[in-house]
Order: sequence, then C-alpha cells, then structure tokens
Amino acid sequence: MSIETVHVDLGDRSYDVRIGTGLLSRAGQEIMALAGKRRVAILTDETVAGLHLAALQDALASVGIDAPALRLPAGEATKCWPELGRAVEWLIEQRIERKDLVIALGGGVIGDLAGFAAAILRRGVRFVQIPTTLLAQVDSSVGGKTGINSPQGKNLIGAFHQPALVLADIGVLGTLASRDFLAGYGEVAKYGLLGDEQFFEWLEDAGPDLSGNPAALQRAVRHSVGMKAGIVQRDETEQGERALLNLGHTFGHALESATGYSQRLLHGEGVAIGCTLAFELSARMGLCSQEAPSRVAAHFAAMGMPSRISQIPGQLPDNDQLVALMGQDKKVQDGKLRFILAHGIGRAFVTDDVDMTMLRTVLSESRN
Ligand SMILES: NC(=O)c1ccc[n+]([C@@H]2O[C@H](COP(=O)([O-])OP(=O)(O)OC[C@H]3O[C@@H](n4cnc5c(N)ncnc54)[C@H](O)[C@@H]3O)[C@@H](O)[C@H]2O)c1
Ligand SMILES: O=C(O)C(=O)C[C@@H](O)[C@H](O)[C@H](O)COP(=O)(O)O
Ligand SMILES: [Zn+2]
Repeated sequence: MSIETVHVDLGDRSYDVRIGTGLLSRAGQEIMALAGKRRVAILTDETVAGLHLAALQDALASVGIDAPALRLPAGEATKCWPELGRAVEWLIEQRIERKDLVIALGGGVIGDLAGFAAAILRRGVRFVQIPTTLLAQVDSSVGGKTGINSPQGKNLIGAFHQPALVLADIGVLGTLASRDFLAGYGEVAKYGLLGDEQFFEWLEDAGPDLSGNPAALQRAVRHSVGMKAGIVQRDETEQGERALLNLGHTFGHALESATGYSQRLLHGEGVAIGCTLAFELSARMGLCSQEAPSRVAAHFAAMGMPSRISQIPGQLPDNDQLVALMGQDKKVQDGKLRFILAHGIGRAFVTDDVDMTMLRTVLSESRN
C-alpha cells in the first residue's frame, strides 16, 4: 500500500497526517522536510521504547539528527501532573527551543501528555505525533486536544495545541496486544456510528479480520482520520459539531474515572460501552428504533469487545455517583449535562434535553 496524506486545513496551524507502512523508517526524511535539521527530543513510554524507539532514532540519525528520549511508564495513570512535570523539566534540560521539535512516540497517553508538554513549554513549541496504537492513529494524534486527567475527571487539564505533522505507520500496529488493538477499534466504530452508516456497514463485515488485513486497516485509519479532519477543520475548539466526536464519552469518561484510570477499563472500551449506552438511551427516548442499539451491541460482541457496564470487572459506584462524575464533563453548560444521542446509525446529534430517569434506567439495565 502506498503512503496516503490527509491534510488538516487550519490556516497557519495546518498539517499533514501521513498514513502507510514504513513511515517510522522514513521519519528522518519526513522531519527534515518539515523543519530541516533541528533539535529533536522524543517522549515515549517504556513498552513502546522497547519495541520501536531504536527504529525511530536510527531513522533520525540517518539524516544527522541525534534525538534523546524520555521513557515514561506505560498506561493511563501516566496522564498526571507528576509525569507531566517530569517531561517538561526534561525537555527544558534538553534545551528544546520554540522552533525545535518534541516527538510523541506512543499511544494516546503519550500523545496527549507530550502535546500538552509542548503546549506549555516556553508557551508553545512544535510537536510531531508518531502514533503507535490504532486509537492514536485514528483519533488522538489528530485535532490538537492535549492534556492530562485529574481525579475528578478525564482530560480536565489541557490545551488545544495542534501537531506540526502526524506520521501514522500502520506497520507498528503489528506489535499491539489484542486488547489494545480492540480498544482502538472502539474509536473506529465511533466514526461510523456518529456520522457514516456505510462505513459502519463496512466495519460489520471487515472489522473482525481488521488486524490481519493491512489494506483494510489502512482504509479504516484513512477513513477515520478523514472524518476527524473534516470535523476539526469546521470546528477546531468544539464550539458545536466537534462534540459529535464525543459520542459515548460522557458515559465512558465517567466509567474511566470510576475505575481509577486503570487496566480495569481502557479508554476505547469505555467508548464502546458508552456508544452502546448512547444508542440505548436514544432508543428509550424514542429518538431511534430499538434495532439500532441492538446492532451496535451485536457488533461489539462480534469484535470480542465489551458493550455493557456489567462487563467491567470489580465494584463500581452507584448510578447517582456515576451521574455526578458525568457532571464534570467538559460539555456541561450552565450545570446541565449534554449528550451525544442518535436518530439512527450514522445520525448523531448533540442535546441537553435528556430524560434523567431514562438515563438511570439505561445505566441500571447495563449493569445487569
Ligand atoms: N486527544 C484526543 O483527541 C484523544 C482521542 C482519543 C483518545 N485520547 C486519549 O488516548 C488515551 C488512550 O490511548 P491508547 O489507547 O493509545 O492508550 P496507551 O497510550 O496507553 O497505549 C495502550 C498500550 O499500548 C502500548 N503500546 C503502544 N503502542 C504499541 C505498539 N505499537 N506495540 C505494542 N504496544 C504498544 C502502550 O505502551 C500501552 O500499554 C486516553 O488517555 C484517551 O483519553 C485522546
Ligand atoms: O477530538 C475530539 O474532539 C474527541 O472528542 C475525541 C475523543 O475520542 C477523545 O477521547 C477526546 O480526548 C475526548 O475529548 P474531551 O474533550 O471529552 O476530553
Ligand atoms: Zn476518545
């Protein structure tokens, strides 16, 4: 498969998302074309470092760039103040200047943290995303949402800071654990559910074999990035349409907070459960047919993914506490929850007109 490019057109914050196999070993040329021979520092996690850091450093060395790396612990708990502080102070020690480059080599955790570090370092330095998970390739590396979690809620501390370039090497997904691949698939399915029924239909067919089919995988990444780029171009800072990308997240983020940002529930798993709940709520409110949530749940089951709260291991807070956690969602306006609901598959919309009794019923049903 050839390398494809999706251009994200945001005026002076525009950038290319390059998608294909072999991009990691081409990173030197890609970065020289972007910035010339600049100082470069890499933020990554310990797992990704063991698998892919040497290839990136070799590629940079081949064009004469020596790039030191800081390895952070792998996992969601890394999106926190102490690790952010460590990363920023290390970048200062490396004397990274505004026109230099910070590279995020890793999944969404590293991308979000490194992007935020780049946003606040010297009030903003350039950064390049080299996403190594399916989730990061289809979603987190594009669009400029960066940040860390707080105990009160997901991504509550952050900034919009667009990358200068995204290099999505499909080949690196081959080393992903199956659970991490599937978590990323939660965000892939989200695109179909929020705005493209045909894409969802294609996923119903192609999804179960996606990890073993590089051509289909590249198509899924390319299509997802194309949809996200379109939405971000029209609404960079989430004043309206961009909230559609939050389908499933009001539920998912509350469940991630409730499980302590741990391995009990990965972000993409929370999105899959949350998308199913959003369709269940839509059906219960008479906004779509009952066939829609059944189809969503059936697809996640066919993928071997969770779609119900009861599939999360361990104890969870009660419904009131979950609804209270939802109250920290960034979409809340004047203290009122806003949800992404749907008139059908591919037909999502934003609303604050939600029946709270039905919301609790849907939560209770999903627990059983
Ligand atoms: N900024 C955004 O727009 C946006 C969008 C979606 C999700 N997110 C955020 O992304 C995060 C989740 O990202 P994630 O699912 O990539 O998690 P992650 O970064 O924790 O990566 C998942 C696991 O895969 C490992 N890994 C990464 N690449 C690998 C590879 N190629 N081979 C083997 N192992 C590899 C990591 O070490 C980690 O253990 C959440 O914090 C979520 O909030 C942000
Ligand atoms: O890019 C966006 O916009 C998204 O909402 C993408 C989501 O998949 C992602 O998880 C995002 O970080 C959630 O945004 P938040 O504003 O609710 O933190
Ligand atoms: Zn997400």
